Amino acid sequence: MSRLAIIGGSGIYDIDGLEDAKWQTIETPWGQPSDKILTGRLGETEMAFLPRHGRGHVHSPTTVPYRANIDALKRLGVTDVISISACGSFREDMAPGDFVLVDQFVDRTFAREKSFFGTGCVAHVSVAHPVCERLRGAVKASAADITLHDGGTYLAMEGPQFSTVAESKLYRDVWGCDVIGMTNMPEAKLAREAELCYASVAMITDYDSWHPDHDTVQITEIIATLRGNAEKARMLVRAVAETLAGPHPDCPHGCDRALEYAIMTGPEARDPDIVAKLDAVAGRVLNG
Ligand SMILES: CSC[C@H]1O[C@H](OP(=O)(O)O)[C@H](O)[C@@H]1O
Ligand SMILES: Nc1ncnc2[nH]cnc12
Repeated sequence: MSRLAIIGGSGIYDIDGLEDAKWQTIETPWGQPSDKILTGRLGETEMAFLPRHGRGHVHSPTTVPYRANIDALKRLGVTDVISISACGSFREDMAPGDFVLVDQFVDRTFAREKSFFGTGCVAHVSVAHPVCERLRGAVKASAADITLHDGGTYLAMEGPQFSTVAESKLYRDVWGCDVIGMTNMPEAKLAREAELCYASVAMITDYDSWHPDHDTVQITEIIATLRGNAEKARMLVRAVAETLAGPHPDCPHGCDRALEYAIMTGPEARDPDIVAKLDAVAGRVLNG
C-alpha cells in the first residue's frame, strides 16, 4: 500500500480536490508536527498534506519541527514524500517562475536536530543520493506545461536572513550550486532515516543576491511569484498522484531499506527509551 505526502513550503498551506479530506492531529515522540495533517484521496492515490511552516506561516526555517513532521508522516503510512519549496536561483537560465527537480544538496544548516538517532541508538545511513530517482522520475513524467529543470544542487542555508552578496557568489561561483533555500535539510536526511522515498520540487522565486540586476531579495517579489506558481504546483500534485496510483513497488534505489545495515549500537547496548521513540521510524529494523 502506498501513500503520497506533499510537504508544502512557503505559500502552500493546503491542497484542493481531496476526497474524504480531513485534518488529523498526529502525536509523535519528537513533539508536535508543524500543523495537523490533511489526509484524503486524489483519484486512486492515498494522500497526506503537511504545511511545513504551519497554516498562517508560524514556523521559521530553523524552528520547523522536522523530526516530528517526518515521524508523523511515517505513522500515517506514508511511503513517498514530495517537498514543494520556494527557492532563489544561482543561474541565469533558471528564472523566477521555473521549477527545479533537485537531485543534490549542500547542507549549511547548523541550528537544527538532524537525526532521529544518537546516544543509546547510533545509526549511519547513506545520503550520497539524497533524492529518490524513482520518485523524481514520477514528478518529471507528470510535469507537462511546467518549465521544469531536471536536476540541480540546492544549498540549504540556516536563514532566516537571505544571503549576503559574498555568500551568494561563493555558493554560485565556487561551489557550483544551482538554487538556495532554507528548509530541505535536514528534512531530506530525516526522510532517508525513516526509509521514505523523498523528492524535492524547488519553485524559483528570485535570483538571490549575486545577480547584478537583482542584487537584493525582496519578500514582496517572492510572494508575487509564489502566487503566480500556486496553480502550477496544484496541477503538478494532481498529475503526480495519478502517475503514482497503484501498489507501491519496492524502491529500486533502496530508500525503503535504508536502515537495513545502518544501526551500529548492539541490541544489548540500546537505550530502551530511545528505541521506544523510534517505533515508527525504525520499528521495521528494531522490532522486526
Ligand atoms: C518566503 S521566502 C523564504 C522561505 O521560503 C522558503 O521556504 P520553503 O522552503 O518552506 O518553501 C525558504 O526555504 C525560506 O524558508
Ligand atoms: N533567495 C533565497 N534564499 C533562501 N531561501 C529562499 N527562498 C526563496 N528565495 C530564497
